[in-house]
Amino acid sequence: MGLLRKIFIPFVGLVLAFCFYSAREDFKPEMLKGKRVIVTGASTGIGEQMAYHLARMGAHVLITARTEAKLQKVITRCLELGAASAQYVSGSMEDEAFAEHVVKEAELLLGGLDMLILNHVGNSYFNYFDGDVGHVQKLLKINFLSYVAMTVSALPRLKDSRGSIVVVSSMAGKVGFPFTAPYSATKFALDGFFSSLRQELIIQKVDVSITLCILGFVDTESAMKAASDVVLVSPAPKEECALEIIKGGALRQREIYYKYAATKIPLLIRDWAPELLDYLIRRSYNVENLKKN
Ligand SMILES: NC(=O)C1=CN([C@@H]2O[C@H](COP(=O)(O)OP(=O)(O)OC[C@H]3O[C@@H](n4cnc5c(N)ncnc54)[C@H](OP(=O)(O)O)[C@@H]3O)[C@@H](O)[C@H]2O)C=CC1
Ligand SMILES: CC(C)CCC[C@@H](C)[C@H]1CC[C@H]2[C@@H]3C(=O)C=C4C[C@@H](O)CC[C@]4(C)[C@H]3CC[C@]12C
Repeated sequence: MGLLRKIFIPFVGLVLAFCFYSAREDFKPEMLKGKRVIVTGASTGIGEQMAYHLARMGAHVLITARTEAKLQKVITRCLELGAASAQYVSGSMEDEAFAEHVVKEAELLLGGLDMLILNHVGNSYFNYFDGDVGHVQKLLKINFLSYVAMTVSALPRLKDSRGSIVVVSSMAGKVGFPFTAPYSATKFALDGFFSSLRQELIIQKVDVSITLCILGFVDTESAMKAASDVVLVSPAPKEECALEIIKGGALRQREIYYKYAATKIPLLIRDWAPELLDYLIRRSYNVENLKKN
């Protein structure tokens, strides 16, 4: 027992720490300088913050969402912050043709593409599943199928540039949380599709990275409005979250977890004691405060 505690456990710790850190290249903001990046859902929230970070790093940013007036404001700010160029395309991702159109615009306006950041999500409700199958279908179109359509259109250009695809997902795409059934379905779908595609790209020796981002609760306006009264977990800052996503993409990481411990530890529990995690999650909700319809 003494030997185990004194030698074996520290040894395993050291080996794990070495494996974890040795493979890591350091992030430098210059990595994004002059890179051509699409950010979807960038009129507000985490997407907006990603556009600002990319602008400060000197990237060419092409942003998209539905609300033109908000996109215009974000573009103005990006140019002030030092973007190499900043442009937008407005439209709804419910329409598959629009998803393809955005990629074509990137080719026309930027002459190619280095990074595709898929971040937008359609509006949903944070409450008991109401049985509306049409809503699930609509959300799958916006949150999942448009991600696939954009990837299909962008892959040839990303192969040219040995570029990256960044898929913004959620803890709700790895674990079942209450009150997010339609949303959660779309995020689980992303994991299945993009994890499978990543394997195929590796087999085919295609040098395009796929980074899946597993986010916990983040303090964007929409998330706070929907869930802050019910979820007894403090939200993380959207600015820092946006930077971690960009770092993960630039370093071509397989997955990123934000915030690290708050997402990684529950996921470790998930595989060994799923009922315990389900219970802990229910305990972190104040159901009394759920909006009554
Ligand atoms: N905030 C959080 O707590 C968490 C967020 N995430 C993930 O992070 C990402 C960003 O979230 P967050 O910043 O909070 O989201 P926001 O609600 O702040 O932003 C969503 C963006 O998507 C756009 N959008 C909405 N509907 C459509 C549509 N039909 N077509 C095209 N664009 C649309 C919105 O603009 P417009 O309305 O103008 O179209 C907006 O720019 C999402 O993928 C989300 O799932 C993951 C875990 C937690
Ligand atoms: C208990 C711990 C294991 C971790 C808790 C983290 C929980 C509370 C986090 C993880 C993922 C988060 C949801 C999310 O991904 C996105 C949205 C969309 C937004 O419009 C409304 C809020 C909502 C539903 C978030 C609500 C809070 C969730 C469930």
